[in-house]
Amino acid sequence: MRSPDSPVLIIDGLIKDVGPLASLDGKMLRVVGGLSLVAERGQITALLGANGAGKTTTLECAQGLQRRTGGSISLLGEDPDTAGASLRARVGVMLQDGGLPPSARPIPLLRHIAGMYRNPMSVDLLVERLGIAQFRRTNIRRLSGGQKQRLALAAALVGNPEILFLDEPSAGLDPQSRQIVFELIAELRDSGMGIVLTTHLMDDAQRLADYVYIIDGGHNVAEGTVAELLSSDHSAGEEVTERTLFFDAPAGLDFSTVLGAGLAVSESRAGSYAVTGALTPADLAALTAWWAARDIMPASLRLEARSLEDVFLDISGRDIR
Ligand SMILES: Nc1ncnc2c1ncn2[C@@H]1O[C@H](COP(=O)(O)OP(=O)(O)OP(=O)(O)O)[C@@H](O)[C@H]1O
Repeated sequence: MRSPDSPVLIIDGLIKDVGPLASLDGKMLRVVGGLSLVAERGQITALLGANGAGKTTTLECAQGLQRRTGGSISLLGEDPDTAGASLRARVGVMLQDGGLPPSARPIPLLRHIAGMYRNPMSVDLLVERLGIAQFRRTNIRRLSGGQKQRLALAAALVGNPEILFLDEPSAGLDPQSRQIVFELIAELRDSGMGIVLTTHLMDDAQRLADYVYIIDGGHNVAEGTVAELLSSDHSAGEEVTERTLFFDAPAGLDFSTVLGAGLAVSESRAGSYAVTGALTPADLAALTAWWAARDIMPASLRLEARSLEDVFLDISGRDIR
């Protein structure tokens, strides 16, 4: 459920045409066709879509970096196409390519940006949290992709924005940096910041997002919390019942008779089992009782429902864009 008070961003029926394009005999191309979304304070809202779905265009229209063709946008209560500098000071933007001056060094750059704001965040704190001290003496042009990404996040945050836009926040990050960045993003959300991110990575959305909009071809195709999206079967429009139980135990066990009908049992490698189908609590109880009677302790045990990736592929199709 969305909280009703003061969204940081409301997009209603956004339309964006680009062109005229020579490749279309001088016609315009509609890249966003009536997209709507609401992002709340204290929440992470994800726009999830395949390459070319219209995520970046939508966010750039929301930030006033591209002029929309139609629809309405309210960013912190103002229209980004007509708002003045006072709105920009309340908005943090981390772009995919960073947009940072190549000959600057990280910490002086952050101090310079902080100096432009009335109520900046502590540069020292951002430097510490994002591990920027490790590359403080390196010019921006020589930073690695992941270092640039962390610095771009610090630059987006230093003005202490009310809304933070992140375009593919984990692009180029190694697992440690990704963890650091995700922890910071979650903390900022908890402190009340509204965060809007784009991603084509299901894993990012699944780990971070409070609310997800799946977009395709410049349109909304599904929305909900991750749990809501996972609990409905978009190919059939029904509640999901299919699950898989994975476990490792001694090889060659035959427990098929203790399970309900319609469940598929496989042993992909010796001792590595998967039971797939409409598993019930009674099936789990029967199986664990069967193990207990034989003193079998599985080496591992995992129950999986559908992943967000399954939902996404069901909705947007499996063809590459
Ligand atoms: N100025 C333009 N001229 C021609 N096509 C454009 C223009 N701007 C956007 N497009 C097209 O509009 C579509 C949406 O682009 P957009 O960058 O918003 O997608 P995206 O969802 O952010 O994709 P990605 O995940 O690859 O970054 C793409 O097919 C893109 O090629």
